[in-house]
Amino acid sequence: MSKEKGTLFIVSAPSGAGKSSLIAALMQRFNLDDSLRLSVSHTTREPRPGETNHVSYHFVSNEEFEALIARNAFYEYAKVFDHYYGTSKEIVEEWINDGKDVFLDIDWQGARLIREQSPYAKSIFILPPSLEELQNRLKKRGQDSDEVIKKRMEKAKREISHYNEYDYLIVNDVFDESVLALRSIVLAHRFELKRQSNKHKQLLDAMLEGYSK
Ligand SMILES: Nc1nc2c(ncn2[C@@H]2O[C@H](COP(=O)(O)OP(=O)(O)O)[C@@H](O)[C@H]2O)c(=O)[nH]1
Ligand SMILES: Nc1ncnc2c1ncn2[C@@H]1O[C@H](COP(=O)(O)OP(=O)(O)O)[C@@H](O)[C@H]1O
Repeated sequence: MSKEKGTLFIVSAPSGAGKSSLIAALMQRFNLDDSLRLSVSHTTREPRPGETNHVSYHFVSNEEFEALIARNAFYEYAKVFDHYYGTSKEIVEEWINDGKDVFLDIDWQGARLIREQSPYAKSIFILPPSLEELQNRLKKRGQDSDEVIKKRMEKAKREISHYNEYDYLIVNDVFDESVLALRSIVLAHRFELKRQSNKHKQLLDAMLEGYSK
């Protein structure tokens, strides 16, 4: 029997809403069975203090990124904040075929492209409780200059305007509650897949037959 494929979970949010922290917490707290993976994107933006190459992102030059585009290496790519960002095709496909659930931390443009190519992907939008709180979080993160924060706040409204293209919405107010909400979405989707699978159906049919006797 062929292995059941994993699911692609797209997570988008305005910068600073908390998507990286939420996905990281999900991985730390709920990946005991090694069933979750986070795709590491390529980007042409500069690393922030504390970011490690090949862990946070694969940091590459414009020329390298364009060579990867030419080689058709990306599942999707987009320009965000004047830099290229892209999802590597090979590794994501390998994980999905291996039955892993794969998280993509990508913007609304990438989400649209993935939905077109993978109709079974599930998409989740993370909202901050308010724009004021979003700005506070960007400031508290302490990794961007005032000018960059201003730019990110301007872009936030545009990103938020796409929230209704997503399957699920999480307002990231209390952090631990949001991690559990993310976890519930993964579990609910796994259950749905199992329910649809033939093996599960046979089990349920057998049980119901027992009841009717
Ligand atoms: N389309 C696309 N967007 C990406 C990719 N990787 C990251 N992004 C998005 O690019 C935006 C900027 O990311 P980043 O510079 O890390 O800033 P942060 O969101 O403040 O952490 C975010 O909306 C990310 O979700 C990718 O591979 N493809
Ligand atoms: N629910 C929350 N309450 C308070 N601070 C949060 C919450 N979620 C995330 N943060 C903080 O907000 C900042 C931005 O989070 P981050 O995960 O980097 O956002 P994103 O990946 O969406 O840009 C970080 O300093 C993070 O610790």
